[in-house]
Amino acid sequence: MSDPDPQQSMEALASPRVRAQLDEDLSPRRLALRRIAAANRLLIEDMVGTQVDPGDLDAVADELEALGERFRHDRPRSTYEGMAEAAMAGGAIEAFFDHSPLIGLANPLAPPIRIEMGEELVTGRVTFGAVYEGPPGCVHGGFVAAAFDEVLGTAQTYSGAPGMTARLKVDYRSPTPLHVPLVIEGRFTRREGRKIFTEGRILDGDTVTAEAEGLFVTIDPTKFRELAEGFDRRIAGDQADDA
Ligand SMILES: CCCCC/C=C\C/C=C\C/C=C\C/C=C\CCCC(=O)SCCNC(=O)CCNC(=O)[C@H](O)C(C)(C)COP(=O)(O)OP(=O)(O)OC[C@H]1O[C@@H](n2cnc3c(N)ncnc32)[C@H](O)[C@@H]1OP(=O)(O)O
Repeated sequence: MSDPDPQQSMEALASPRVRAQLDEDLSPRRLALRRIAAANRLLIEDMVGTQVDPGDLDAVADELEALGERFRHDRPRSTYEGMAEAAMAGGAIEAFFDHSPLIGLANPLAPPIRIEMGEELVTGRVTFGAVYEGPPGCVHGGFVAAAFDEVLGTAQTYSGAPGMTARLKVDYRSPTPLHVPLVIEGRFTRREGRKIFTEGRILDGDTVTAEAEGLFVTIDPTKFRELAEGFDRRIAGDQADDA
């Protein structure tokens, strides 16, 4: 199978249309992966601060270890694997978003943030649970920054030439609460050559809990492929070392 056009892959990643199709025509495999992730996410959330008797915890660990065996693979993997083939097979690149650590419905680590792309404004909606706790009852600052990276990363696609995060500045204005629906706004503000400027804020009702400015730098679409190839080489190297 021939390689996908990197430019096309990049455009698909930045496409509101692709985003809008995220939940349409889900294959049974994607549906099942989302379901597993949802169960897993709930398990992790419920496990934090559990009151289960210590004597029972070992039994739970046994069960989880046995279950884990079913998913074990022989080497580290990248969620981008298979994306090229999917793209060639007719635009199934949407599956890429399912694996995101911030928005991915098939990734139990994702809170997940739900993204809406408006005319000029990107809106992320999220409720962070106990697993994201930093200060008591509040979201860990690193996850606040990660949420901005995702939402501003989406807003930068309005530049028409998206790239990678070069700099992210976060002002933490007031503690960001757990267990509360939050709104994360992101805007593309201007472009200077390859530099793309964005800004955003997190709202708990009317309260701004954090503000951010993100600088993204347009990358040559082939860089995407180079990153994937670099990963493949590292893995191949590790396997040779293990042999
Ligand atoms: C999840 C997808 C990730 C891939 C994204 C790719 C495409 C996006 C497409 C669709 C996106 C859809 C959804 C996205 C959702 C989330 C996005 C998350 C994105 C990330 O989470 S991504 C991970 C963290 N990210 C990195 O891992 C980057 C590591 N880094 C590098 O790979 C290089 O550093 C790079 C490429 C950034 C630049 O390198 P380079 O060699 O191409 O360019 P160069 O250095 O010449 O800079 C050119 C001009 O930017 C100025 N400049 C550069 N850096 C600056 C800084 N820090 N502060 C102030 N100005 C800076 C220079 O001063 C110069 O300015 P001037 O032209 O005025 O002199």
